[in-house]
Amino acid sequence: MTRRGFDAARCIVVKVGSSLLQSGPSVIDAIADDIASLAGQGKRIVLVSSGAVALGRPRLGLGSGSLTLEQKQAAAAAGQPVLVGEWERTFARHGRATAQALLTLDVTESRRHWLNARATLHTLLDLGAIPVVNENDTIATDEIRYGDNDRLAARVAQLVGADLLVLLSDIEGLFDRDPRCHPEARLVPEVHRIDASIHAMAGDANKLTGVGTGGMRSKILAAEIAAASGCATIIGSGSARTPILRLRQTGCGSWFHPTGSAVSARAAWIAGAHSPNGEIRIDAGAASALQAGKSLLPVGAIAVDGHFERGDAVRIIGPDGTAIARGVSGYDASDARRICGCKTAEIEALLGYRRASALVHADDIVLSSPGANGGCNV
Ligand SMILES: Nc1ncnc2c1ncn2[C@@H]1O[C@H](COP(=O)(O)OP(=O)(O)O)[C@@H](O)[C@H]1O
Ligand SMILES: N[C@@H](CCC(=O)OP(=O)(O)O)C(=O)O
Repeated sequence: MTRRGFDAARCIVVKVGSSLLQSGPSVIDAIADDIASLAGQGKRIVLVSSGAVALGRPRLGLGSGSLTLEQKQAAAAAGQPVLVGEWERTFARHGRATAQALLTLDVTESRRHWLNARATLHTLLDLGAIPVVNENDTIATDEIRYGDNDRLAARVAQLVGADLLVLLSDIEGLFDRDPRCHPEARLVPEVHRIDASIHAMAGDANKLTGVGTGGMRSKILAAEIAAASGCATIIGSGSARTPILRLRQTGCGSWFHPTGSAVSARAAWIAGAHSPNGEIRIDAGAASALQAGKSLLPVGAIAVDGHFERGDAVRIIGPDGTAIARGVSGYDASDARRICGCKTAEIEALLGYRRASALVHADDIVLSSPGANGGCNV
């Protein structure tokens, strides 16, 4: 039997752990073959690849013992070009360009960084490239580190609005107990809700090899983040034949069903923004476009009040003076004022650049009354 959620997924984030990156070219080639095949079917694929520290260690003569944070950062800096080179090499066989994106925790904290990262990744996907994401280990510190790339991958899934997160590891999925200590452990094929009993099954990384960092524990946390955003997660073995495509079959890997919806997670995020610093007043045509789930174009804006940066939350005021929505502005207040009421084609001439046709993108709007995309208290 095949998993419908797999076939229906339009945007997939694939995360590859350090242990796989070290397994040699045939494993990497097999993963790339599957990604190229899915991309060829029109699916949008973002790759989150670990392995910079593991690949950088031997280059700097760092042995297999434990490393200080600074040594890990140095190893990551030395290993990252090798890692990207490996992906570039293997995707070149399919005529696909790769593109490196190094992200940090604040990409999910700062709305401006969030918008920029999302726009870059979507543009790369529109252009047919495979984005290869890793944490920017040089500027990550103990306090702000993700700790592992499983959660980074879940954040990236939220960022790009993925509907499936594939975590490829050195193990076939979640077992009902740590298989290193319990040889009788059984694979858990499906998880509908991640509760305490699921967390209790998961142990740490494989301390024997010392390569992975998060273990099953961080994969469950990642699946939890993804599930709340309406994204399913599958954990499977990256060293199997056709490692990703085989996960369509119900007998393979562990499948975690989504619990929330992408819309409700996004709505909660926008609605939870600090008090909006500004307001955009719009005309009746724009108000009905918003009610229909469309973006706010500059042509429908009548006035812009207050001081806000690109990425800040703004109140959207309808023609009768009441707040009808909250949104994340795609432009700062002064630029928004300059393009207010103008046509999309005029933006570049007015500002000297054109970022997006929308003043506030539909994905970043939450209506005050439940409608096309959920509701919030504006
Ligand atoms: N309940 C469990 N089911 C499966 N694997 C588990 C479990 N508990 C702990 N593990 C360990 O988690 C490891 C995978 O995590 P990790 O080493 O961080 O991999 P990666 O480098 O792929 O992120 C497995 O090799 C296994 O040793
Ligand atoms: N940024 C680090 C990520 C380390 C990490 O999370 O590793 P893993 O547990 O194998 O996914 C690296 O590339 O080495």
